[in-house]
Amino acid sequence: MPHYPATPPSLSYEVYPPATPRAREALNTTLDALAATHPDFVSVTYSGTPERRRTTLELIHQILDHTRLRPLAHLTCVGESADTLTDLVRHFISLGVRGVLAMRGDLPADPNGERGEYPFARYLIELIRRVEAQNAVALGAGRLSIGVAAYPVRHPESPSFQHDIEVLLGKQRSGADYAITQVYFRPEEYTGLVAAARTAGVSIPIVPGLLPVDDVRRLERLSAMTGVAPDPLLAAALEAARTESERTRIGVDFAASLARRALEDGAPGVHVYTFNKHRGATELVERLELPRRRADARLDSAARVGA
Ligand SMILES: NC(=O)C1=CN([C@@H]2O[C@H](COP(=O)(O)OP(=O)(O)OC[C@H]3O[C@@H](n4cnc5c(N)ncnc54)[C@H](O)[C@@H]3O)[C@@H](O)[C@H]2O)C=CC1
Ligand SMILES: Nc1nc(=O)c2c([nH]1)NC[C@@H]1CN(c3ccc(C(=O)N[C@@H](CCC(=O)O)C(=O)O)cc3)CN21
Repeated sequence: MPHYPATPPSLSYEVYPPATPRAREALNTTLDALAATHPDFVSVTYSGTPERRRTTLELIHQILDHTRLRPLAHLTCVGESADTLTDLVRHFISLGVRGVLAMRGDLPADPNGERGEYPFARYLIELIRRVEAQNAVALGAGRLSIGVAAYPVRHPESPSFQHDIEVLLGKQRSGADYAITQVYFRPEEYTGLVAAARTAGVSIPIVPGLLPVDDVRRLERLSAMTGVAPDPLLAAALEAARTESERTRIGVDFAASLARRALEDGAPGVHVYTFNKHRGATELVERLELPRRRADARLDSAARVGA
């Protein structure tokens, strides 16, 4: 038996659709730099407004047509009809997308805004599995993998951390394959989430979502959006830093320490929130010295066959 290396920890990045032509140019450079680290996939965020949806689809097209990266499509159900969601999943399948991150999505700012037919992510997962079953032949070379969100810090709308765990278990029962965590700033929050989830019967992998943040304003905006309070020492260090490279180093140091602790505690890999900037993300990955990626293994064996 030849020796095959074990699967290394997963590595993935998150990008969002660029809002301007200039941002689109910059994102090309970012995607090249991310591709050089051979991630397993790059996830593309989604929001349901028609304009944002179009830009999400454009970015997925671009990744498929112009890079060797595998895109993972975020999909949110808030404000959407079951028909629209079904069409979108079919469209993803026809494009060759095989990974979906299924979420409810952020509630509309307007409390009277349209909430759609599906109030929780669970129903979206079930819809995706139904569409998948209807397309079994088209998916003959690879089914859909469904990721979901998990919360190391209680979700702002949730009555308790334990309720979040029950919701995660419900997502697993509905067909989720793995979870990616919301941002968090204390290593014990990830470890606590995994421990509580395992006790409750959640067996799917839970990947830590990491943020090499280099901008205190971004940290504050994200905190307002997610309800996760920023780490005060991190915020103060970013505030006091005088140069951009110093800020990058601070963010990378912080995220690397969270990532190392998570990996030591058994995390299956890392997911990096890039905010479309590659420097912090690639420095973080270099720092972690993850074992070599599968794409390298493929190139190596191709070289051997040719030898
Ligand atoms: N990478 C990304 O884009 C990430 C996005 N998010 C965002 O997180 C937000 C929530 O999405 P999901 O976690 O998918 O939503 P979800 O449907 O799992 O939960 C949303 C809220 O509803 C509650 N809930 C769920 N099921 C319930 C039930 N059966 N009965 C009562 N309450 C229930 C939950 O406790 C939570 O407070 C979205 O805004 C999503 O966009 C979160 C993490 C990462
Ligand atoms: N509640 C919640 N919703 C999310 O969408 C979300 C999370 N949490 N947690 C992790 C990531 C972070 N995400 C984000 C956060 C902010 C933007 C955002 O502000 N985008 C702006 C441009 C940002 C900028 O360039 O400054 C946009 O116009 O899309 C996008 C995705 C997606 N994810």
